Amino acid sequence: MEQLKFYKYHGTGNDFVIIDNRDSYFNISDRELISFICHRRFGVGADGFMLLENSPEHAFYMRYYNSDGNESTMCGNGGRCIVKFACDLGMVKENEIFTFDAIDGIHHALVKPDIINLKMLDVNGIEKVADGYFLNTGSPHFVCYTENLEQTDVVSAGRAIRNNSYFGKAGTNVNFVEKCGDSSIMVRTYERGVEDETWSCGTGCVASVLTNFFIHGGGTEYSIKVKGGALTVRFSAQDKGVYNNIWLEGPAKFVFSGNINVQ
Ligand SMILES: N[C@H](CCC[C@H](N)C(=O)O)C(=O)O
Repeated sequence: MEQLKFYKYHGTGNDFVIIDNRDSYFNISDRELISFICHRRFGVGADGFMLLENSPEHAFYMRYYNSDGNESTMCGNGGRCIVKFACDLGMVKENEIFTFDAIDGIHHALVKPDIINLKMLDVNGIEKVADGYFLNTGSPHFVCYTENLEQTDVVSAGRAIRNNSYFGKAGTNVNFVEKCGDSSIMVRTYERGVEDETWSCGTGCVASVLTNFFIHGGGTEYSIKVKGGALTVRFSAQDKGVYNNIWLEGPAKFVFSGNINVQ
C-alpha cells in the first residue's frame, strides 16, 4: 500500500493539508485523491489542500485546491499556512521578507514568531450587487451586512447566494459582516468549493474590510473577529474602490504530520 507524507496546518481555524511536492511526484490533476484526503471522515480532513512546488524565481509556487478537489483561486489563510510550512522546512527565514508565486501572482510574506504577514494582490473596483457588494481579493467575494451575525444561518443563506446565476458558473464566496467598532468587524463566510461555512476566510476578511471602508471610510487598519480567532488587515486607499499595499496578518499553526495510505 502506497503512503503519502502530509502536513496539517490551520490559520484561525481554516485548515489545510499541505504536501511538499518539489519532486513533482503528486499528480496535480488527481481531483479524487485530493477530495479523499480532505474528507473529514474517510481522509485527513481539511477545508483546503496545497502543494508546495518549485518556482524558478521565487521561494516556491503555491498550488491551492478546495476540499471538493478542484484547483481554485487564491487562499489567504492557506497562503499564510504554506509560508509557515516553508519556514518550518528551512526554505525561508523569520524576519526576512521574501516572495512566492501563486495563481493570482507574486506575494510578499514575512514570518515572525507566531504571526505571518501576507501581502495580497491589489484590488481594483467594488461592485454594488443587490443588497451587498462584489469584489475580487484573489478569490471572488460577495459581502453583505447583518445585524445579528451569531444567529445568521450562514450555510443556507450563503449557499443560495453562492449559487445565484448572477455569479455565473464560477460562483462566489459569501461573507456576512457585523460592524463592531470604528476599526473592527466580525465576519462569517460560506466558502465556494468547501460548500460550507469555514471558521475563517482570509480573502473574505480582506474583502469585508475593504467593503466596510468603501461604505463608511475611516482608518486603514482593521481587526476582524472570525469563528476561529482574529486577523488584521492593513491597506492603502488609492481611488474609490482601488486599494493596494494590502497585508493580511494572523497566526498559522502546524498541527500534525503523518502518512496517509493511498491506493
Ligand atoms: N474557497 C475559496 C478559496 C479559499 C479562500 C479562503 N480559504 C481564504 O482563506 O482566502 C475559493 O475557491 O474562492
